[in-house]
Amino acid sequence: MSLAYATEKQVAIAAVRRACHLTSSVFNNLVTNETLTKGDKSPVTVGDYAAQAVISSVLWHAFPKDPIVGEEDAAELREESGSAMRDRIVALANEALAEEITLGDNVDWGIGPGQEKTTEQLLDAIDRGNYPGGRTGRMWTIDPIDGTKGFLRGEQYAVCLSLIVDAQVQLGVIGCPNLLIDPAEPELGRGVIFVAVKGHGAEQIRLSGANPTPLRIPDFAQEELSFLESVEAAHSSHSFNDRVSALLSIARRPVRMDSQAKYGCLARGEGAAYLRMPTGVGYREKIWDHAPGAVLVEEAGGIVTDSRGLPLDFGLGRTLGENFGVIAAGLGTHARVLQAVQQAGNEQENGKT
Ligand SMILES: Nc1ncnc2c1ncn2[C@@H]1O[C@H](COP(=O)(O)O)[C@@H](O)[C@H]1OP(=O)(O)O
Ligand SMILES: [Mg+2]
Ligand SMILES: [Mg+2]
Ligand SMILES: [Mg+2]
Repeated sequence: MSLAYATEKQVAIAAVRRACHLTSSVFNNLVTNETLTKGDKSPVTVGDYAAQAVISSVLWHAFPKDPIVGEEDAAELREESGSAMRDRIVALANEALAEEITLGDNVDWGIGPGQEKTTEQLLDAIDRGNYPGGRTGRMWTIDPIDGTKGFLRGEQYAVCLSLIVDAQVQLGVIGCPNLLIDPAEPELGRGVIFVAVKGHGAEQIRLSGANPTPLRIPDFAQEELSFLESVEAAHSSHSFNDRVSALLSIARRPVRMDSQAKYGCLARGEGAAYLRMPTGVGYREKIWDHAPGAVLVEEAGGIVTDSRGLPLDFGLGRTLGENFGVIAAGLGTHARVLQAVQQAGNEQENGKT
């Protein structure tokens, strides 16, 4: 049986796996001058840049015409002051690109021994992520390290890649190097990749590529309900979630976790809903922060909407537009959570909270 987007899936997994090895090795060797603070005050490390360079290079070899919406750009690295970081990024990216070929890899994707690139080629690869997005055509999204703050704390982060065609997410790949393979069997260790192809289901594989396991969101009894939410209070409103939780008489404490690992955990049943409501500072959510997670949850049998109950619109450009928050949950939970979110929203507007 021929699977839709079979080559894209293999390419995406190969690129994300190499980027995950890279980011793990960066964490193990992180030194303090390897992090910059961007204009929006968020951190960016050599790992973010090098991982975007690797994924973008692989995509360019496999699908040279496809545009990319990537989080990072190389402007600061091209300046003289960026040279030490630049050298380290080039070394890291080349190490990842030149790793041995493993199952599912193909040398035509610019990977394997001897496939190193020049500094200029790698900076250009990072900058190929500058596509503005839009309603029509094929485009990839890259978030090379999603949850950089979690990455710096040694907690959860994710390497995220998606393929969007005519504003519909067709493929999502989320690599989570620090996530337990199976929370019920911690001795199996950490490192998973979540993969979903629209219309063809969601699965988890190990970072090694082994043990594909289909994912299906379970039904939750009332007493089992819990929310997944950000660690960082600045990224989504904890207090709003507390109110929604109270309205639903949820007894369990929320599970706090950085990055799109939350979508992965929702897809495998570790939490009944992922709630990300705006903090009111006018932040616009980026398409690379939700496209892979949205297709993953939908293919695991769930629903992803904003607080109006509308699907996320990936055709508006690099962002999701005005921020109405995100509610992701299984089929049996979503409507209840949406209703409680709307009630909490009304209370807030009427000044009752
Ligand atoms: N002010 C903000 N509000 C919401 N999200 C933010 C904000 N600043 C950065 N982010 C992004 O939120 C996502 C992580 O949020 P969380 O881990 O809380 O779910 C990341 O994509 C992070 O970017 P980045 O990819 O640079 O880490
Ligand atoms: Mg960032
Ligand atoms: Mg992100
Ligand atoms: Mg990021």
